[in-house]
Amino acid sequence: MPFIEHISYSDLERLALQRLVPALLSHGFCYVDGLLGELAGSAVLDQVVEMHNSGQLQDGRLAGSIPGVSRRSIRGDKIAWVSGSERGCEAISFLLNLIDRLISVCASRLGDKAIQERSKAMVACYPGNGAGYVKHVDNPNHDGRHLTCIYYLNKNWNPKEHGGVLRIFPESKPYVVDIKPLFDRLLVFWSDRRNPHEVQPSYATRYAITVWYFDSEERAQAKKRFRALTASTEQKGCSSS
Ligand SMILES: O=C(O)CCC(=O)Nc1cc2ccccc2cn1
Ligand SMILES: [Mn+2]
Repeated sequence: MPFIEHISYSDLERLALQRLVPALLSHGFCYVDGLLGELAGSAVLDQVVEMHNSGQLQDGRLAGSIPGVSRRSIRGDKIAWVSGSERGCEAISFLLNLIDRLISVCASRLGDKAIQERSKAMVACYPGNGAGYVKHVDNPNHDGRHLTCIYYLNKNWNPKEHGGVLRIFPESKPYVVDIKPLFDRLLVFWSDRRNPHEVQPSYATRYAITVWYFDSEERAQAKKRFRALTASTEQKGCSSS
């Protein structure tokens, strides 16, 4: 499916350098509207809706279960992890390629962190039953995630009626930031404790695609800690059995 190359490289570079980098360095977050344009944006939306309708989205998992507290009361999203190479994900792959190019232009200007890799894309749907996502930090303990990029897909979204606002509580700032999950909007923010955030209860189906870009050094350290942790628990397991 040939897409119109909605945004040229120079547009992308300008967007990164004149909008994203200054905003991230001064406020810690930035959103951009009209990233793909109506045609390509709608192609991404159609593919996400198809994933939802064909039952590919499953309940989002929690790190640990809390007795007596339902998972849904903490995070009510249904998710699927995609690399973009799956059949029916061509438009999603186009989006991910564009975000990759955008972030790679920013990367060298965002301070000393080397950003070379990212997570798979998390396709998420809040089904509109009042579920949301309680206030949290994406990366509270140095797991390597450096930048959170969320692409929203919701046409005619009216927060007064539909809720579903992403509220960011920028650390040590006296204000909060309310972001509407509007169609063809890309939001980028630091994944660490600078940006606690919540998804307020959603009363209409709310789609988004998230990717996390890793700080290579922090990611390598986190993997090393994880390997050491699993090795030690295996040893304990053997000794206690
Ligand atoms: O949809 C939005 O506006 C943001 C939702 C959101 O914060 N999702 C989310 C989803 C996560 C999934 C796994 C691990 C950490 C996670 C952190 N945040
Ligand atoms: Mn989050």
